[in-house]
Amino acid sequence: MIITDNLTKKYGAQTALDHLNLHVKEGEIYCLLGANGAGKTTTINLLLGFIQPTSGSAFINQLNVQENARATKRFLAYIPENLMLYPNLTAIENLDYFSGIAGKKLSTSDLKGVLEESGLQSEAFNKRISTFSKGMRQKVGIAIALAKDAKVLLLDEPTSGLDPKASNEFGLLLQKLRTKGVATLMATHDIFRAKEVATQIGIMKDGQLKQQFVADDITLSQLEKAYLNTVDYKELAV
Ligand SMILES: Nc1ncnc2c1ncn2[C@@H]1O[C@H](COP(=O)(O)OP(=O)(O)OP(=O)(O)O)[C@@H](O)[C@H]1O
Repeated sequence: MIITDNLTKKYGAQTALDHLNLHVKEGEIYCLLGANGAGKTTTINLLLGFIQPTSGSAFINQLNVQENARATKRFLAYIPENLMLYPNLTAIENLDYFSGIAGKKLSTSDLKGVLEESGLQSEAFNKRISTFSKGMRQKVGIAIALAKDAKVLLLDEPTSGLDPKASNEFGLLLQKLRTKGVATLMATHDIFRAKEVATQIGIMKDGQLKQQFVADDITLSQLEKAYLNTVDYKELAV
C-alpha cells in the first residue's frame, strides 16, 4: 500500500532523506519516530507528492507518486498537525465538501453516520468548525478518510497538543481504520502513543531509518531507550 524505494531528498548539500525503504501493508500502522529534523515530514511530503524526490521512488497503492500525483491522492487521506477545514462551515458541511471533491457524494444521513463513526458527538454535527477543539477537528479528519474510503492514511504529528483522553480516542480511531484494511504511516514525537497504536515502529535520524521494530516485540521502556540511544540526547546526560 505504502512503499518507498531508496527514497532520497536533498536540499543543496543537505540530505533531508537518505535512501529510505519502507513498506506499510494493508491493516498496518507504521509510526515514524525521530527528533526534529530527522526527515519524518519530508517522507510524508514526498508520499503526498508535495515535493519531488532527488532520487528513489514512492508508491501509493502500487502507483508511483511522482508519475501519478493526482491518481494517488484518490486513495489517501492526510491529517497534519493542524488540519485545514473551513472554519465557517459546520462539521457536516466540511465533510460533504471534502468527500465531494474526493468524488464521493453522500446523503445527509450517511454523512451523519460517518461523523458518528469518527466519534464526534451528534450535538457538534451542525456546529461551525471555528468552535471545535483540536481533538474534534481531528475526528472530522478521520470522518473525511472514512467517507473517502481511503486506503492509505498519512499523519504528521496528529496527536501533538491533544489531551490524553483525546489522544487515546484518536488512537482507537486509528485501530478502527486498521481493521478496515487501511495502511497508516504516522510521524510522531509521541513514543507512548506510537507504542499503543503501531504495528511497526521506525526510528529516524539525519534522514536515515536507523532502527525498526515490530511493536509487539518491544516494551515501552525498551522503545524509549532505543529512541534515546538513536537520537543521542546529550542534554539528558547533564
Ligand atoms: N524546504 C526545505 N529547504 C531546506 N531544507 C529543508 C527543507 N525542508 C526540510 N529541510 C531540512 O530537511 C531536514 C528534515 O526535515 P523534516 O521537516 O523532514 O524533519 P522532521 O523529522 O519532520 O522534523 P520535525 O519533528 O521538527 O517536524 C531538516 O534538516 C530540515 O531543516
